[in-house]
Amino acid sequence: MNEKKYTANGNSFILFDITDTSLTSNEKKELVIKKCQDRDGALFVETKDGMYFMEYYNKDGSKAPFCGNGARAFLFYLIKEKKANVDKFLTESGIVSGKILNEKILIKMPNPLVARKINVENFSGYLLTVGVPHFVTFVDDIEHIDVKNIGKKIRNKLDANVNFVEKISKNEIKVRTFERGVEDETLSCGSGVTASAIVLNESKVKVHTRGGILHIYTLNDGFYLEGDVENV
Ligand SMILES: N[C@@H](CCC[C@H](N)C(=O)O)C(=O)O
Repeated sequence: MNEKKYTANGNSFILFDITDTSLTSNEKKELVIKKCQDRDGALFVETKDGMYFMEYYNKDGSKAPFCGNGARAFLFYLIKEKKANVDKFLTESGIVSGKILNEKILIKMPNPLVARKINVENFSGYLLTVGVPHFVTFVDDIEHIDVKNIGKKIRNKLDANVNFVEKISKNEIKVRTFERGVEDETLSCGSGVTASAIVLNESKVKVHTRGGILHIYTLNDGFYLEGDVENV
């Protein structure tokens, strides 16, 4: 079983290539809890219906149907390590297409499910799903938000990831995310910054996260997430 460590704009993963073996769900969960203490989650490389299949676990052993930064790391592994000539793979949120362009990894994100406006813990925002559920709320001074404690309260009420967003300009934002299943703030969250850009509703959005800069592009067929991946 090949094991690799990746970070994608600071979102940290261990990848387990189990295409030459098989593990039960419990065995995967135990492996994740044991090996992911200093990571945000784990990516399992499998094959299904003639395609590579990405199964995602958060560090606490909970499964999630999608991970945007993880999907970028997964595609990086397929192309750079497995030397697979692929531009798409399967996830529990459907087929994900993508490519490596100028050392950046670009993927098409799952189509969002309807956003609804809600108020929770005195924060007004939108609840929408981009592979996984996200609450997005705009704030004035993001660096002074108690992401860990307020994020935890909102996460528990909604069973969703929580994104605090500060608008810098028409199409530039800062995002800080409390991630479900990590149960803490992460340096970036791909589906979270995509959900935030969808709420901003601009065609090209530059997103500053603590883990670096990500871009989200809105094209005719959907939303594309672009950023770095490193072998660390
Ligand atoms: N960091 C991921 C999101 C991973 C899943 C999330 N923690 C959940 O359980 O919903 C991303 O980059 O999208």
